[in-house]
This record gives sequence, C-alpha cells and structure tokens, in this order.
Amino acid sequence: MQDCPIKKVSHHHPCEEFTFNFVPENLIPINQVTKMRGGFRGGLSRQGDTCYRCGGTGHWAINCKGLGNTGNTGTYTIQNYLCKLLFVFFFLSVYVCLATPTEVYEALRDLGYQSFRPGQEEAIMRILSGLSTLVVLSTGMGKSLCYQLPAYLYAQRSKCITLVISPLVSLMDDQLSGLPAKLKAACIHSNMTMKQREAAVEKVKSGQVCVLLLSPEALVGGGGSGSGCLPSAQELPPVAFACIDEAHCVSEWSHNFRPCYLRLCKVLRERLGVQCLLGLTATATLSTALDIARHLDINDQDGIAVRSAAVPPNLHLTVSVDREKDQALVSLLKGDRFGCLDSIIVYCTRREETVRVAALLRTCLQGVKKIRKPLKWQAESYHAGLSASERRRVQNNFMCGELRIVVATVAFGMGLDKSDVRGIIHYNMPKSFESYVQEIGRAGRDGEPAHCHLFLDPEGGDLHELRRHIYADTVDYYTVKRLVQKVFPPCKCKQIHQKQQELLEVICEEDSSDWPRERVCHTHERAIPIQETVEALDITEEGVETLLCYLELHPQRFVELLHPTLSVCKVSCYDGPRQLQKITKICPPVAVVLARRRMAGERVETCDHLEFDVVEVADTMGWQLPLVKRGLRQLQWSTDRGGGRSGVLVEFSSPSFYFRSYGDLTADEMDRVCWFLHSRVQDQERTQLYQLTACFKAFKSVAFQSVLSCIDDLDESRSLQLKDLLSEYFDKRRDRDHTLKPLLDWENQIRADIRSFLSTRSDEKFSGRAIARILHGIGSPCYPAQIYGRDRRYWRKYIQFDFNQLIRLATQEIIHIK
Ligand SMILES: Nc1ncnc2c1ncn2[C@@H]1O[C@H](COP(=O)(O)OP(=O)(O)OP(=O)(O)O)[C@@H](O)[C@H]1O
Repeated sequence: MQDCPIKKVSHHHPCEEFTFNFVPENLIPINQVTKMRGGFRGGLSRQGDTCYRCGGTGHWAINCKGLGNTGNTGTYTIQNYLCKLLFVFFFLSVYVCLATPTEVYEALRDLGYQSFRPGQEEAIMRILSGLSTLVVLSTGMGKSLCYQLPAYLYAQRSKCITLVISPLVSLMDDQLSGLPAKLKAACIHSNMTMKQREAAVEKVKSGQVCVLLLSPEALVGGGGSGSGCLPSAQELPPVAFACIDEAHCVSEWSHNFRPCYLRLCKVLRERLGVQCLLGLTATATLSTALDIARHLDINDQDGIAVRSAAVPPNLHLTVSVDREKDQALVSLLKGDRFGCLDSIIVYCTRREETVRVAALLRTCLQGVKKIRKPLKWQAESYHAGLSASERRRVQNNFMCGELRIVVATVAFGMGLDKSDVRGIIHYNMPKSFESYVQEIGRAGRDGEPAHCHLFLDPEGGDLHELRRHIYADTVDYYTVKRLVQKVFPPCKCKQIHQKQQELLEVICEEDSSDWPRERVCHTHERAIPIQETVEALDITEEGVETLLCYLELHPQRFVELLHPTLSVCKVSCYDGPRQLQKITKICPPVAVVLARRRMAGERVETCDHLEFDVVEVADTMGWQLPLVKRGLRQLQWSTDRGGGRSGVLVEFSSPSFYFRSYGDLTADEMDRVCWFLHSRVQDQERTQLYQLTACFKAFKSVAFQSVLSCIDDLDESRSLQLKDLLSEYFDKRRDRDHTLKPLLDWENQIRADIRSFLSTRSDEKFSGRAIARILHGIGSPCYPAQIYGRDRRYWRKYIQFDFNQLIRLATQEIIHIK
C-alpha cells in the first residue's frame, strides 16, 4: 500500500477515570463509545510508541511531519491508573491508517512471508486501525494471515488476545498446529474434556496465548458467566479483535447458515465488549456479503474490504449430462485430463453413494497404466458416519499423497490445507453455487492447473432431491403458531400492573398499531424440552433454534436465548412422605411445588416424590436457576454431623431450550410475531430454491451431452462461460422472483391420491404439510421415512411437483373430508 494520510480519531472512555486533552486538530471524532474491553480502537500509534509513518514518537501518524519528528500536538493529564495509560490509550483512538508501517512488514517476515498477497494488506491495515472488516477471498488465497498478523502485532504491544471463531470443531486442533510458531494459541470447543478446557482457560487467563480459537457454540452458550465454555469477560485478557471464520454462516441467505452464528456478533459485542470484528469467507454473493456486513456493523463502503473473483483462473471447469453416470465417471478418470492426476476428491450427496462409488473405482481403475499407485490406495470413501479414527486415517493418507481418490460427502475438505489437490469431481449437483465454488476451491491452491468436472442428472433427479431437503427444513404457519404459544405463555404481570394502575388511577392508552415502547412484563425464564418440542411440532431441533434466534434478533428482542439446560427435576424420598414434608423446611423450591399441589387439590401427605419444571419454579420465586439447582442437589447429602447420603435422590432430565421471554403479548401481538416468523421462513425457502434453480440452469447451459467430449481435452470457452455465470451470480443481488410451475394437469390425480392416502390412515391426524412431505418423500420426526417410506404408492410419488402447491391441495382435501 502506498504512502497516504491517516484519518480519524480519539475519544474518551467513560469507564476509565482519567482525562486528556490530546486531540489533534485534524482527527475526526467518532460518536461511538468504546467499551473498556475489546476493540482496540486506535491501531498502533500511541504516545510512547513509534509513529507508523516516520518511526518517531510522541505524535499521531496523522500529524506526522516527517522523519524522526517527535513533536507533540497536545498534552494529556492522567488522574488515575497511570500504569494503565499506554494500554488504555490503545483503546482510545481510531485511525484509518493508509500507509503501511515497516513494523507491519517486519511482522509479516516474522510469520514467515516475504510479501502480501492481494487483499491481505488492505484488510490487515483496517484491523490494525480498529475497523470492522469483511474479507471475501477465494479459498487458499491466504485469508488466515488477515487475523494472524494483527493478532501477532497486538500481542507484542500488550497483554491481550484475539478470538477466532471457527465452525470446524473437528479440525480445530489441526488449525491450531498449523498456526505460525510465533503465534501462541489455544482452543476451546465442546469436544474437549473438562480437564482440557480448564487447562486452556488457565493458559488464556495467565496471558500465555495471544490467539484463542473457539467454536461458535463455546462462545454463544449462555449461563451466568455469559458464555458456555469461556471464563467471564472480567477474567479474560482484553480482546484485541474477534475474527469470524466462515463468516457466511452469519447470513441466513448463505448456503451454510448456522443459527448460533446469528447470535455470535451480538454476544461478542454485548458480553465481551468486542468492538472490532473481522469476517472471513470464501463464498458470498453480493447480497450475502452485504448481509454479513450488516451483522458486523460495517457501515463504510470499504468495509467489505476485498472481493476477489469467485473462481481462481487455474481451475478448469466442465459439466456433462450422462445417462450412465458410473461409466462416465470411470471414463473421465481414465482419460487424459484426470487420468494422470494424483489427488482427486469426488463429491457425492449421500453417504451410501460414497461407499458404492469408491468400491466401483477400486474395481474399475485396477491395472490402469497411467496410475502408478498400488490398488489399496486407489479410492476410499469418507463421510460423517465413519468413526473419527477412520476419518482421520483417510484424511491423513490423502494429505500425505498415499491415497489418490477420496469419494466423500461435503463433510470432507472443510479446512483441508492440501495445496496440491488436482481434481474435484461432483458426482451429484451441489445445492448452490456457493457450495460449488467452495468445493472446487479445494483444488489447485498452489496456483498450478487443476480440473473440475460436474455430472448433471439428465432427469433432474439431483434437483428434486435437493429441493426435498429445502422443503424438509421449512415450517408452516400453524407450526410457527404452536411454537410461539410455547415461547410466550401468558404471565400475570399485566393483571398485577393493571391493578397497580387502577390504584393509582392512571389511565394508560396503548397504541395498538405499534409495539409498546415499554412492556409491563420484564420477561420470564422459560424452558421448552427439546425432544418433546421436536416431536410435537414435527420440526428439527435446528429449525426451532433458528426460529428462536429470529425472535432474539427482532428489534423488540422478544426472547433472550440462554444456554440449553435440563429443565425437569425429580426429587424422590426413600424414607417416604414424611421425609418430603421435612425437606420443605430446608428447601423453599420444594415447599413451593408442594404448596401448589396442595392448592390444586392433590393429597400431598402421601406423596414421596415430586417432578417439576425447575426453570418455571425458579422464575416464579425470582431465584437464579443455578442457585435453585444447587440447593436441590444438596438435598442428597445429610446435614447431620456425620454427613453421608440423606436418602433423597435428585435427578435432572429433559434437555431444553432455555430463554427469557415476555408473557404479556396480546393476541394481536402474538399473531404479528407468527407472521414475522413465517415470512422469514418463507423467504428462506424462496432464497434456497432460487439458489438451487440458478445453479441448475447455469450448469445445464454449459453442459456437454456426454463426458466423452471432455475426458481428454478441455473446451476453455465453456469453462470461461461457466466462470462468467458464476461471477454474474456472485455480483448480483438476490432475486427471489422465481416461480415454480403449477401442477394443473395433475391436480385431479394428486387429489385422488391424497384422498386415498387419508382413507387408509383415517385414525391418524395429518396437516397439509405432513402429506406434502410424504408425497415428496421427506421424513420428519413424527412421520419417519422408515415407516411412511414403506408405502411406495405415496412416498416420493410427486417429488417433481411444487411443494407448496401440494400443501395447498392436501389442506383442501383434509378440510373437505372433515
Ligand atoms: N502472503 C503470503 N505469501 C505466501 N504464502 C501465503 C501468504 N499468505 C498465505 N499464504 C499461504 O497460503 C496458503 C493458504 O492460506 P490460508 O489457509 O490462509 O488460505 P485461506 O484463504 O484461509 O483458505 P481457506 O478458505 O481454505 O481457509 C497457506 O499455506 C499459507 O501459508
């Protein structure tokens, strides 16, 4: 980056009791309060540190007048915390530093690199200037350096850490060992034992590490300290900045949306006070990038720092439509293009298919001259269903070049740092261009030529299959409504408030057209059991979690999600009812539960055990849940001098979603919440369908009729044509105005089938969606494929028809029969 000026600022931190009047004239203030923890607003120029521009001290880089200048443009006074000054000063100023100081180049060399790759320098300088940034760079272009270098520099200056949130728990240990030796790091994730986690936390607290790798779940978990596996914010060293790897997961419009990512930025800001966020992703359309930028609070245009071409030039792409896919695959692997390639990944959608195709390749590639490898290293399958050791074995063999072909589901390759993968073959079509680009991006990371081929199903089979997955994830209005009723059960706050108001004779008129500015209810802690909810509503756990996240992120912040908890408590007294009566005296929650039962007319005198929702009881009492649970657990131990077991057994069960929510929503407000959720769900569905259709159409437009046209030679023009289509897709905003064809001619037949289906199962209750799912062959918790898939008269029968239209027909038929 060339010589250029520095803009921006400094401001006072309210938490620190000191003042200073060092405000250089041409610094532009930012009206944003920097919190004590995190952000490291201000980059690296500080009083006492070297100026980025000239290397002199005592002035800001923006006021630099030349080499060695040490002139002050102001003075500052310190009233307190003198020893903290330099450190605090670090937080207090914000610059955009456009010239890269030598210090940064030195750090680059320290980490083992001679020069920056495109985009790295710009992103690094923004982070060093305390500006949140999104980096969209193709796979293998060196995104990691964008956090490693600033983390290294910040740590050199002060005792602080950089948080790196990465979704790949299984690969986190590899990621850790792959960091430059100078960057001391640790990781915390849910696969670690308690002991390992404690050791990592100790390291962090004692300042031995400057980078902390975290899984999103480890960070986002609620609980008293604010985070699932993390020490509280006060115990952590200050956070310089946080890097979110695979940042597209933040956006619901991305191909790989993860609900806990939605809450990530919020948690980082609100619980850890992090101000500066760096998002890294290899695949994001313009719409997705803008959406991620919104989550990262990037307001300036430069915030999406780098957007590179979606597909690197060294990748050569082809597509073909073949009736005999197996045979076509073998021909491709025997041909000139792929025949001599050493490391190849073949992607399949289904696990069983990976096993079958790997076996096929072992058989069919036997004795092929171009391949020098021994048979046993020819092809192996890889999917999430294999044991961890088996997966590691396959991956290691592939990494060290002993295994030539891995036939895998998408589970393989994420975070894979093998620079010489030479070929990627898609045996099935991926679900979106984003997935495609990410998967082919695993080839040719060393910049040498690499080949990619995709087999497109001539009947559109893959398209239907992928469409099924999308429909499987969406929920109907009725289901949303049932969930909303579970999340917002009515409380008594409103009645109590009204009574108070009547006493005070205050008449309060609410404007029903808008959300009330202040709610009467200040939220309650609630738990809804996961399994029970999944079964009752017939949606996946992830589906419920997503809806709860939407509610949390609504401007009204309808819920605050806490870490899942065991919500059912069972207290059993081996010494009978008298023992239960006795413990009411030492354990108020038990007394409350028993009193309620008595008031409900139960004969509690004969009762020797109790089962209750501990979250609800704690909330009613206004006690903290951990405190109540601890008290209950203690009942198991005798208070007598001798100690030992008391004869009371306390068990907690039923993993539950745990959150705070309002209880004073009116019926109208509940409806509006439902509409809000449902429209989000529908938007999601439409977007995914659009992504899928766009992908299919584009592949079809460049496909050869047979793989034989491209097994030996490459038609570069078609490869470029596909790359153009990809660029166009990534640069275009989301277009959701696609419509699927109606099923006019088939309507009568489908209606007849629905009626016949309902008559064979007249003792069961179905919703329109449930029937549409069966007609599409989509299993769900209440209507599993193992049972409903047996009846081939209906299962998957109408897979090629629009799902929503099937719901409409089924709903009409259900009403008609009633
Ligand atoms: N400035 C550089 N000079 C030389 N090599 C570099 C530079 N930056 C990164 N690399 C190398 O490029 C390779 C890929 O880097 P990195 O893993 O950061 O890519 P990435 O963009 O994060 O890829 P992915 O999307 O797969 O995570 C690594 O081997 C890394 O050492």
